[in-house]
Amino acid sequence: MASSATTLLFHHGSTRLTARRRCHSSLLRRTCIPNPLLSLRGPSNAPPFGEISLKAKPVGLARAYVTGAPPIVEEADPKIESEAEREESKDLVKWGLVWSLMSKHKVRLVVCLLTLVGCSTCTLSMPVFSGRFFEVLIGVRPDPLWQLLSKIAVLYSLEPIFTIAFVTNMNAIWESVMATLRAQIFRRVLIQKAEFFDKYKVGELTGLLTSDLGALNSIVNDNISRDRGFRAFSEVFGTICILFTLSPQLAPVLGLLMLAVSVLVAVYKRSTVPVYKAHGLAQATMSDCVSETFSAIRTVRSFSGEKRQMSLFGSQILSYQRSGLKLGTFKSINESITRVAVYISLLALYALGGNKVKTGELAVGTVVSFIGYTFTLTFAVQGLVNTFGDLRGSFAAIERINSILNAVDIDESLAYGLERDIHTKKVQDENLSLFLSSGPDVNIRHLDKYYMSDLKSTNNLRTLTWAGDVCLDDLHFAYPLRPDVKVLDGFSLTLKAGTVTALVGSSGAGKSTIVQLLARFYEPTQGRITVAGEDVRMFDKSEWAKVISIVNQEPVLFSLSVAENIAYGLPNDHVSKDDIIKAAKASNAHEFIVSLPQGYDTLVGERGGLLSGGQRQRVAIARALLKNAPILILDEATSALDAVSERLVQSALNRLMKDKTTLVIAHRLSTVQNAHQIAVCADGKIKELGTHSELVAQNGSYASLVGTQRLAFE
Ligand SMILES: Nc1ncnc2c1ncn2[C@@H]1O[C@H](COP(=O)(O)OP(=O)(O)OP(=O)(O)O)[C@@H](O)[C@H]1O
Repeated sequence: MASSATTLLFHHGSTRLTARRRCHSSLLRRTCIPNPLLSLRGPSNAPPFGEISLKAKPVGLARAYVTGAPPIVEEADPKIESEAEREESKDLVKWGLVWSLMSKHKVRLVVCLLTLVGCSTCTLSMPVFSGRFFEVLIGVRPDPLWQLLSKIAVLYSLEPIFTIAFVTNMNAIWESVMATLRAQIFRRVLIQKAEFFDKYKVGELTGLLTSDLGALNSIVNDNISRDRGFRAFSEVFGTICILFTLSPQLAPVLGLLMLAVSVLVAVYKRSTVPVYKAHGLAQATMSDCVSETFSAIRTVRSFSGEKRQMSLFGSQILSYQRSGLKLGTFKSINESITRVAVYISLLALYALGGNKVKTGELAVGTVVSFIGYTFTLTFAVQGLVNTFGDLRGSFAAIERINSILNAVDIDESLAYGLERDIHTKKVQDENLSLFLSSGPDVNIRHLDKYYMSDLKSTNNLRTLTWAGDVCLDDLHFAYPLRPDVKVLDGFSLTLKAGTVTALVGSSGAGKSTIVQLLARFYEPTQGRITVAGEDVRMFDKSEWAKVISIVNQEPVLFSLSVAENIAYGLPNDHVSKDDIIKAAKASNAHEFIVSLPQGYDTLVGERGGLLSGGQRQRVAIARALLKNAPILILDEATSALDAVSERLVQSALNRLMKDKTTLVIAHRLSTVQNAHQIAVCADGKIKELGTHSELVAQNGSYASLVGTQRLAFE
């Protein structure tokens, strides 16, 4: 087997991956096509940091770079990394990563450290000066009062300055870390395989980026204030040291007592967190009920459901009230319990310290200082306990983020195309820099460089798809979440270039599944899809997406203007207003668009809800026209429309279909009679194939379907 090997060094951000690119004649079935992706190579003498070693397995078949079909390549499988390495690198959010992102701000970190020491020193010195102040007042200390007061004034001025510098810098570091994490999590979700989105609800995924990341965000934001986090820690540590320096006899007894009381109080306060949470939950339940009621107000009205909704909301108000009352009790106990801690400590101090002052073992100033430290220690210990609680919450949030993102593998083919796109786009789009400025661990887990480097040149993909037939070759498929239900079982069909193929069949026969496979949202478990004889898996997914357009029954528009929705047909290009209008005219949408209040700048609302079904469909067709993809899929595109809208949409579709390789899925057989070929799908395979008249003449299931629909119509 003829093979050539080159070493591919792929370097972006701080990740450098090395992969060996081989070009096998058996793989490409022709001379090796120079891969434009190789232009991403770094210098060949780059140091080996971060290299992924490739070990060729002695025997076995190569995996395709996507899961699914039997290997299309009969060659040794080069192993990119061991299973242990794979497992090890699965988590997206790791403390090592957080630290590596933080360490990018070295100067700020040093400033934070110095200012933390500065403000803690000021705070901890205050009680000492209070002690001296009293000693000056009672004449034990000979220093002039003004001298002492000016020292205290300096201390009082420095503390807030240090605090501002500490909080500002810490905040800047953390916000930058959070921005990168947010961007990386968003990207990681975006490149998951389709089954990931089958598995998780949108709410859960939104929660990752809002509440879970919020918990991580608050660990620093809520803990940089006085009495929390690092400051609390340094104050506890510093106070204990000072107490021992001031009075080695008094410090162990008092220090231990204060610590014990403060910890107990803090732990008690922490134990009331569930009550606060329950109250928050009751509030969330109420707001869910409100939003559901008002968003479904027409359904509520049509069923006279107002009384039921009122009763439901009433029960929620009452439970919110109950939890509010409980919370009030706990709040009042919480308020006074800290004072109890301080009072117990003070009493102990007065008793022990007072005795020692009387016997002359201790100076009055020292006891006064001790009083100040009693407050400092009590609040600092409680702050520390709260910080530990926040840390626990953050650990749980990180675990949730990682467990969701690790549940399904990323779609490597998609990830690769996106990664390449981000790198080529970075010069133009500053917003993408967030997705680049990742630490070594943030980057996509495993871009399978070996397989990816064998992806075909995408330059000829458009040419191939304009001219070549699309073949669905012996496809077998079960949805990943229902592996036991075989949806396709040896499905074979050829979509001839530039012609229209209609796919009909009973509900649940697998027609939309074919669309999903053609769009490469899922990969067949067996069999392959080819275009002009080339397996589509030889092209990366983002390029494939550019050659295929789907118009379905419920087109989804973004909550942007009409013009922006049409321009989404070419999301990465600058689209001129003229091109948008041209597409809108060709899709019979121009007239209704100009009659809208702001014409092309009118916002279409959430999911296009401010437009009618037929208008939405025509905007979607304009979007597809602009995209001008050679392969077109119409999945029940006109089935939800009335006769007038259907006529308008159909004539727009006829323009869109011109010269395209089109697959039409329709229940209404009248809409597919003129197709070049009609395929009848049943039990996961094609049962009949031919033109309308041929199939009617066959008198098989198509003919009976036609008969049934005619009867229903009559
Ligand atoms: N994401 C999914 N996960 C699991 N099973 C699915 C999924 N989508 C569809 N199915 C199942 O796959 C089978 C085929 O569904 P498909 O949507 O392809 O049928 P269809 O022929 O397009 O039906 P219809 O004409 O009613 O739209 C059905 O049994 C359906 O329940």
